[in-house]
Amino acid sequence: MAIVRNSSSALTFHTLVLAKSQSGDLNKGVFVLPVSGHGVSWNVRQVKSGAIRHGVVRAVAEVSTKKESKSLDHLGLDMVAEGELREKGFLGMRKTKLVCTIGPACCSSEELERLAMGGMNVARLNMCHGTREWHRNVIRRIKKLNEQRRFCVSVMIDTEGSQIFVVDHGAPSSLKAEEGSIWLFTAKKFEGSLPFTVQANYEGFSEGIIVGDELVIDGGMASFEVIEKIGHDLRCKCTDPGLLLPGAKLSFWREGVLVERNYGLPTLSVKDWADIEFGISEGVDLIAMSFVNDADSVKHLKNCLSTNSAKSIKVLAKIESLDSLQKLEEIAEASDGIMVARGDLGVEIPLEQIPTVQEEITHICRQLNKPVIIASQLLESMVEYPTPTRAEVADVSEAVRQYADALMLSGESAIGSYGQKALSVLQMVSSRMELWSREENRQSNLHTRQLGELLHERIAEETCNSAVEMANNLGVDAIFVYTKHGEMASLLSRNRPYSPIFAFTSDSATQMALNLRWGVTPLLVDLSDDMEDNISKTIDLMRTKGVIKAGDAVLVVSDLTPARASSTASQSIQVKTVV
Ligand SMILES: Nc1ncnc2c1ncn2[C@@H]1O[C@H](COP(=O)(O)OP(=O)(O)OP(=O)(O)O)[C@@H](O)[C@H]1O
Ligand SMILES: CC(=O)C(=O)O
Ligand SMILES: [K+]
Ligand SMILES: [Mg+2]
Repeated sequence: MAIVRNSSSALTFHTLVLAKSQSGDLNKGVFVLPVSGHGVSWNVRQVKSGAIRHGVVRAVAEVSTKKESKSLDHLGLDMVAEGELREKGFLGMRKTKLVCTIGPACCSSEELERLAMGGMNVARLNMCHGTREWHRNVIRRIKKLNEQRRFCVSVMIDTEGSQIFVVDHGAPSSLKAEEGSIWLFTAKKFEGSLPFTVQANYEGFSEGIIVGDELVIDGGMASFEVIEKIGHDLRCKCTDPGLLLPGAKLSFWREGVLVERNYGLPTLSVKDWADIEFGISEGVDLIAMSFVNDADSVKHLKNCLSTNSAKSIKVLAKIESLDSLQKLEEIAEASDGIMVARGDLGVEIPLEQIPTVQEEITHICRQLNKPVIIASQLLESMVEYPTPTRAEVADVSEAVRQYADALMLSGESAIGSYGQKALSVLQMVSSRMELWSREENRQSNLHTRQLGELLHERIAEETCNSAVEMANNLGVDAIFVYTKHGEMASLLSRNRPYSPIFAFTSDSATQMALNLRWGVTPLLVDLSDDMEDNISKTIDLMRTKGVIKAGDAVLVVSDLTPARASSTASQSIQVKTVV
């Protein structure tokens, strides 16, 4: 019985897989089958029906349901990954993904192309700014570049959300508040600008606030003491001088603790829903949800997306409030990924807590197998200057050392004069830290939490954990995975292997979502039902195109979902050496 069908002429099956530790009750539905081909391969087979006695290996007869595979002549590898691979080799491929916020400084086709060439994996559009027309043009430009220039840049919209900020502070740009100066904070609309008067965007902004509370601007830019409450208005004295910027965020503190208030504002406003509808119609890949406070709002959006046939759009929850921190796990579980939105988070928690909170969120996301983006002020000084500060480089390195999936540029790319340079700094710093982590053997084996509940989920998880351990021990050049929804690819990525992961999928939404996953290069290919055929054809194609060459060792993980209910599900690990 040949479970592993004949190898491609270009390949020999080379090494064996130690089908590891399927211990305890897992054995009940699984057995490990050594199969000889041109070498040895092991298949982990789960038998869906029929009792298998513990420890008894029984052959599974494979009824040939082989369909003619579609032509697999298109490699589906984006030109940036291909260029990087040719230039730097497998181990030189960057693992940490890069997100750029698109704004007026980088929105032309030429500028977007330069960012794509510079390694942008995801373009973020902040719906707080710009018109819908402007966003539409940017999205279409990116999609056109993807199509015509063989880029693979995913599009993410970021909702405005409900937050309290300054609409008018009496100056077109920044304004200094001097110590001891007296200001009126009001929600009343007024024409023009009044001296020492700050207009907030929401009339309930002063609810629950009492005389003596501290009003903090933008997480510490300037501070005031509330000295009088007149109706809904607040008269405040500046206690810590500093700058008031347009759109500055307001927070209130009492005896060093944030005054938490429930304004009753929905996580998604009417405008946000309209923006989401716009995003669906423009075919965006990801939605980042601002000011998420609980898991229910994430579930609600995901439900709405599936009833609007937009199920493939992934929802990322932004952690930028105290509430969201307190409910981190349930929010992460409900969402398809997390953004550590350090800008607004720093308004709600003391700044010195940001580093530990970031590490904690990153750790939890990896435990739960959700991608995590570290955002805001990574290279803030580069909005104005062509070199980063040493402290910024250290901050970026730390996020990479923590194995965050992605790093994000905000103003640096959106409005800065050195956006491309900032992107290249992220690129260089992450490559350097990844190399160091590898050399120092820091690819720490995460003490992984078992996620799957159903047997087939646990098998997938164990297979991926073992596959990465094996890939690292063998020092293979690359890991190939064949995946429909990206689950196997993400489980491999979660283990942060030394070698890059090439994820072959026939689902373009899966490809665009995998763009955010650490170390994964997603490839869009036509896959047939015959997994062995897919494997040999893709490897053959990669070899023909010169992407892999004789002597390269590839660890192949596949997840063969049965076409028929009576068939068997099977995950396999094989190591192939290109000849
Ligand atoms: N589409 C745009 N048009 C004009 N300016 C933009 C645009 N996108 C971003 N900017 C500018 O870049 C700066 C940083 O961008 P970003 O969107 O990251 O802001 P942010 O305040 O960190 O995000 P958020 O509002 O989600 O908290 C903004 O303050 C804004 O001035
Ligand atoms: C990115 C974002 O929303 C923030 O840092 O607040
Ligand atoms: K936003
Ligand atoms: Mg924010």
